[in-house]
Amino acid sequence: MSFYNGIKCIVYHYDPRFLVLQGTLQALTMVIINVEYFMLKTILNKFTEEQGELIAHIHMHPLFFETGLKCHGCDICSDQMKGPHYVAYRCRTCDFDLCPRCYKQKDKTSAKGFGARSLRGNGEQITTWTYFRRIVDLAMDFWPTLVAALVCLVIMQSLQILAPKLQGSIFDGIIAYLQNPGVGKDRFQDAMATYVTIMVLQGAFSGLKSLAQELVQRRMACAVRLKLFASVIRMDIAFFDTMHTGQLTSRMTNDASQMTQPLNTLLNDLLANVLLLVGGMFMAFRTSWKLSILALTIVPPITYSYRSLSMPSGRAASRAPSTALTAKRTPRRRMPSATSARSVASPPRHAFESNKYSDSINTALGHGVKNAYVGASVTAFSTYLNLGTAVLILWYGGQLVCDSEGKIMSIGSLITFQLYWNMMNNAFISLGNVFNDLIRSSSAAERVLSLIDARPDVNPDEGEVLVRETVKGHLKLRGIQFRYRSRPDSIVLKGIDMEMPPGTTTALVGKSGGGKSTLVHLLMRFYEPTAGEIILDGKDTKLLSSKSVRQCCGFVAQDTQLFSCSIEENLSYGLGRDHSKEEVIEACKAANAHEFILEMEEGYETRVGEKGIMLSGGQKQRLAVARCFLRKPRMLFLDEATSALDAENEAIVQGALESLLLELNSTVVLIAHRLSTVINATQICVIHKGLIVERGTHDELVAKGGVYAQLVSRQLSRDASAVIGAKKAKDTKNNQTLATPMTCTTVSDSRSEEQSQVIYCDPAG
Ligand SMILES: Nc1ncnc2c1ncn2[C@@H]1O[C@H](COP(=O)(O)OP(=O)(O)OP(=O)(O)O)[C@@H](O)[C@H]1O
Repeated sequence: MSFYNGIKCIVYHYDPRFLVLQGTLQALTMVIINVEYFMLKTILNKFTEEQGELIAHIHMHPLFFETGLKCHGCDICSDQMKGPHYVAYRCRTCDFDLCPRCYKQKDKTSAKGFGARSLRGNGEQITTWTYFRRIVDLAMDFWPTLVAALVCLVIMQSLQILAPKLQGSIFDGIIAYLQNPGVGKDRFQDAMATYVTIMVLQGAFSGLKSLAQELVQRRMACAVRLKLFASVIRMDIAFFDTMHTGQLTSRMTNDASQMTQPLNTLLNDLLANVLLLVGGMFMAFRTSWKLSILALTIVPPITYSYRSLSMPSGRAASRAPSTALTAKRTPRRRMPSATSARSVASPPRHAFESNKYSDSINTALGHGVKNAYVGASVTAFSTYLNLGTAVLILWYGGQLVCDSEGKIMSIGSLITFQLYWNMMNNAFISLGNVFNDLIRSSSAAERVLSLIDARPDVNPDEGEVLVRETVKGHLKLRGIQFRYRSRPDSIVLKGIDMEMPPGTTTALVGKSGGGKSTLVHLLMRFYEPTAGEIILDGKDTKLLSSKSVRQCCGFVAQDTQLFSCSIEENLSYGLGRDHSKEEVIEACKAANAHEFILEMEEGYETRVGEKGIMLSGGQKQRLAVARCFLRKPRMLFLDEATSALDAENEAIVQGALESLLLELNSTVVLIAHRLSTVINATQICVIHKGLIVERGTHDELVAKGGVYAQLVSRQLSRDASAVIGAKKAKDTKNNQTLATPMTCTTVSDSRSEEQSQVIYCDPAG
């Protein structure tokens, strides 16, 4: 049909009286053919395209089951695809993969908390266009610069549209000069002068537009990063359980800059090319309407052939970036850090790690080579198609020039037309990629904006604010149940009831994995209980601001985390008030840390390295205890606080902690496997598989002869001297210690038959 129209355009004898009508009808036929082609193609695509599965809470585009995705990593759990066929669910729009294991979990009731964690947003429905609109909204914050960029763009493109016309005039001037030097010279020089002026202006506006656009993009990226960081920093611990540091870094860096791309695409690709296409077509029709119709009749066949050929290459290319990305990610995962380098070196795994990396690199290279071959074929084909069109235009245009002896069409006009055709052709090809580019960058925007919109389960600023000085620290737990979002199948706490009056010490003991640390995390409000209530001074902690609750707490964890800064900065981190150097020194003396700090060359200014790598485990724990001395908390949680200390230091720090507790009258919850540290506690709770299976004082529990007694006798035989020594210390201290009367009010304990199954609890796990 299209070719027929082209031939008709060439051979039809146009009556000069009805030239406008006949020309318009001819042009209309061409438009209808093009519209018909695109509509038919859209309908066919709609009915024949493969339907993917849309799992909205995981990814915004449909996912397709694909095989052979070697070296691709799951975007939820970050694991690499395994198995003989490397199967995964893949998004064909953007670079997103979902491993079969994560796919299986998609329907769990906890799905909204799945993988990339609930990311509870503001309730707005998330679509590509939502994100696109929000990016435009973001850009509008810098609207004066944006408007300047737009104005420069319009001027720049208008000048570019004028250029072929002037180039044609220059050639016509040269030809006229050859025929009549007097007239031709002026024409040539005028055209030349205008052309040079236009080029100079175009260069200037192009620079201005580029500057304005770059400024908007950089400011946008900064604004996005600031918002992103503010959002991430206030997320709760549950969020970080499932979010990898690599993912967060990638969002802060790559995604944040990539999400500003739609602006680039909008200005440089969409708007710029639409202007060129419309302006070029107008000028081409002005130059020669017949040649324009002829040239446009071959657009549909060219587009169809190009699309059908580039489809397989597009599919192959869509797999390659992920592989390349994996190859980029792999060194990040495999590159040894200060701590992991030791794991790699012992036992020696250098060859294994190198092989893993070379595997990723080779797979990426394989995809790259395949793409290069397919891409080259498509390029060659499209070049031939373009050259064919150019030949047709030159052939028919040349005929017009020769037949009319330059009256219907001059040589300059033919050159002008050829240049307009090239302009339109390039604009048309660029526009074809605009939509894909927008979708691709909107995927990056989706990742970033979903994180910006994310709301923590426990909003630190929500709820009643506690005044530290008025907090007594009376804690009550009622029917506490809990399971981690990242492991929804296993219930960690199955119904815990207990009471911890102010100034008492509650020790949690029991087998490893029983849920002791989890219970402390709930008390610190790192997580919200799945069921039950935590009452602080008669108020449900759900109604209190978690930030203010935490400000009243001191916490010494099993693995002390220090920041890569000086010892003093680490100690005063998050103190929230001014402090003197003397205060810090006093705290360190009390925690038995002062001496080892002074032994270091720079004393309190010593930098401790990433995660405190330059300090021993015991030194880190003493610093953590010193932090508590400095903070003087109302509630103190000690999770194996002295496990990394030797017996001598442990006794000293333990003594220091006791005097601190005496001074502050804080409520203490301590977890310990070494029973010598718990015998002085007001109450001891034995936790097994998420339940309290025994509770009482040391003497009561030993007399009972149950699980705790077994723990003691086992440990006594292993470390008899430590326990006896501590007991003696208790006796000599008389009433000076924190042994307040046993205040444990045994509240109904949701025990199960598991209790009766507890035969032996190994304190060391
Ligand atoms: N962040 C987490 N995400 C998922 N599961 C977790 C997480 N932290 C702990 N668990 C699981 O919860 C259970 C209880 O762990 P918890 O650390 O509370 O035990 P514990 O009694 O303190 O053990 P230990 O004495 O060894 O420290 C374990 O099965 C553990 O695997």
